[in-house]
Amino acid sequence: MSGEPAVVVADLRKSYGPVRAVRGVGFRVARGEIFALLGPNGAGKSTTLEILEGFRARDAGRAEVLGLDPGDRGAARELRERIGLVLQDIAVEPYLTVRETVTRDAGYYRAPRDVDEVIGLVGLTGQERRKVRTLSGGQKRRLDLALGVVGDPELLFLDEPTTGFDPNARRGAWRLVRELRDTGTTVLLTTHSMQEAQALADRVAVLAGGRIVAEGTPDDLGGRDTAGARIRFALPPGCAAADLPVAAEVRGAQVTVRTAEPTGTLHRLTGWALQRGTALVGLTVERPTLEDVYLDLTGPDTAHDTPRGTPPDTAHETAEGGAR
Ligand SMILES: Nc1ncnc2c1ncn2[C@@H]1O[C@H](COP(=O)(O)OP(=O)(O)OP(=O)(O)O)[C@@H](O)[C@H]1O
Repeated sequence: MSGEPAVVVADLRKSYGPVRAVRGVGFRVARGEIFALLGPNGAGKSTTLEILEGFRARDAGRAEVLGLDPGDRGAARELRERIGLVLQDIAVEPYLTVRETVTRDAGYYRAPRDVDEVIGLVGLTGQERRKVRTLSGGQKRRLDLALGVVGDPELLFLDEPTTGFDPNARRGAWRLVRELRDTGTTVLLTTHSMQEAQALADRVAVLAGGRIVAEGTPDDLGGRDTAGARIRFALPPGCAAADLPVAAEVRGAQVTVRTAEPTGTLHRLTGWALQRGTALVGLTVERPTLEDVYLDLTGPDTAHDTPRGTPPDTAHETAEGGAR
């Protein structure tokens, strides 16, 4: 059982009338893995998640969750029992207290976690008697997280789980998600926070325009691990761009040098500066961040017609398009 992926998606397609929201998406999530779906607004993340959660019918393609087809009504009950959900909009009863809300949801499961333990896990200890309507946005989101984990799920879907969290609460939520992963829970999440993806995800896939445009670990996505470095410093006083010993982009007094060989390039730059008796003020050397790679993959100038780093069987689109 442990060798089976928790989620299998292949050539998944879904249109809303003329809007082709998901256009042949494919990925696998291994058991015990944290997998993040990234992508701009309208990329198709929620649609994909909703299909996997059994809330939305697909037009075509394969979807398997814990070995079950989420589109099969007969599987719905078993799936409900085995998955946890933290959606973007969860309807909770405003006049119930925190404890009443968690207790009520615990009652939906055969083997729920201990209610107080769950309240503690999400950092709501001390708030048990407060009515839901009096919670702040971030506290309410923590309650959502509590409801997602109270059933002790094998697989947890988190749709932008930490939106509205303050930095401490966000770290706390990340710790909780990691702990869940370490005890065997599989997590499939969407996020707009590259920091969150970097901190949490074992693997990420980037969706844009209904297709996967890249997949990898946060460290190697889009060739990030082998990508060139960016060297930055302030143009020394009295120097012009043409005086620099390497090709550079100069904006105002800020110099940016992109290089595949940072060691040699730095040597030339620092040698040049020392020879002139000047300093490279504010010198930094950076590899592209996950956000840089993400923006490059999904930015306004990027055409999404040629998926990158995606296996051909998951990237291609047939002539007849997404809708059946
Ligand atoms: N119920 C719906 N009816 C019609 N169009 C929809 C519906 N839900 C989503 N769409 C459209 O499908 C596309 C994909 O939307 P989806 O919500 O899956 O994207 P997303 O990646 O989750 O975006 P966000 O980051 O904003 O949550 C968008 O163009 C959206 O407008």
